[in-house]
Amino acid sequence: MWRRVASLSPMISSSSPSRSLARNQAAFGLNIRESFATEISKPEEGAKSPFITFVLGGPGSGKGTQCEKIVETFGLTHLSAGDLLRREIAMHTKNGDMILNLIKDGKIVPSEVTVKLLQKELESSNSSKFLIDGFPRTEENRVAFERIVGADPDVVLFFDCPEEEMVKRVLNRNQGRVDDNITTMKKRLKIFEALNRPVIDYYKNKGKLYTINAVGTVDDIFKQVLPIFTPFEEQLKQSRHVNPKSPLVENSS
Ligand SMILES: Nc1ncnc2c1ncn2[C@@H]1O[C@H](COP(=O)(O)OP(=O)(O)O)[C@@H](O)[C@H]1O
Ligand SMILES: O=c1ccn([C@@H]2O[C@H](COP(=O)(O)OP(=O)(O)O)[C@@H](O)[C@H]2O)c(=O)[nH]1
Ligand SMILES: [Mg+2]
Repeated sequence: MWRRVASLSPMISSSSPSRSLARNQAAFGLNIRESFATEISKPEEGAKSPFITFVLGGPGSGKGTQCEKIVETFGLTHLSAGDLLRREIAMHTKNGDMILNLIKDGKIVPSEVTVKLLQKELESSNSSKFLIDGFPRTEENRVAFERIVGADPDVVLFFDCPEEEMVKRVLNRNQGRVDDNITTMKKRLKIFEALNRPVIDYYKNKGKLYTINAVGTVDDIFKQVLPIFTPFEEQLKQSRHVNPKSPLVENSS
């Protein structure tokens, strides 16, 4: 289980960059353990940094659809930020009504709410490789994740799709979503351009962005996704939760 052990230590709860690094190291069982040995519970033997992929793209660009294929092939654990938020609505949690109103209006839920939901999933999962779908949606989201979770993505996928195509797909999605209507969709596209583009640019500048042409059949698009994970083959193989059908699993014969 990957856990942010540093959350147990009040001494390293500040958000300053050096402490954030300390927290990050602690989360992955690195050398900070020695200095704070009394505050931090012993991390699991061999705890390592999780492999994180952020999946970006406008509404209807095919993020969720491609995530399903990535999960099937590489066994990553899929965390859809939108699904986690919709679960809050369905469960009538204290933030449920607020989230519903924001989603209906195509707006972005406060970072703290989304990041905490993601953090809970990451910390309680037995997996060590994750696909975080539809997040971060804003620079503020990105910074909050770094600060609260203390981890960086290894890969950032961007499904690049023309607006016309996204509108067509969303209006045909047929999943009964409150935001799949033309009025909300227009707002979402504006918000995507204004707030998500800077995140895409940030990862482009960091050399972590992989842009995929999201027009074509689902399989054609996935053909572009496959080779992106090849350089990470070793890391992905080592995970305990690789799908047995994955081409990355070593043949035991
Ligand atoms: N390559 C594609 N061509 C046509 N329709 C697609 C394609 N990929 C996904 N879809 C459909 O478009 C809609 C939006 O896809 P989805 O994966 O939910 O996108 P996102 O998660 O980015 O909003 C869904 O109804 C899905 O079945
Ligand atoms: O990190 C996130 C992810 C989603 N949302 C909200 O949830 C909606 C639906 O997101 P989802 O990723 O499910 O939509 P998709 O892009 O897949 O259509 C968004 O428009 C936002 O209102 C959000 O506020 N923060
Ligand atoms: Mg989606």
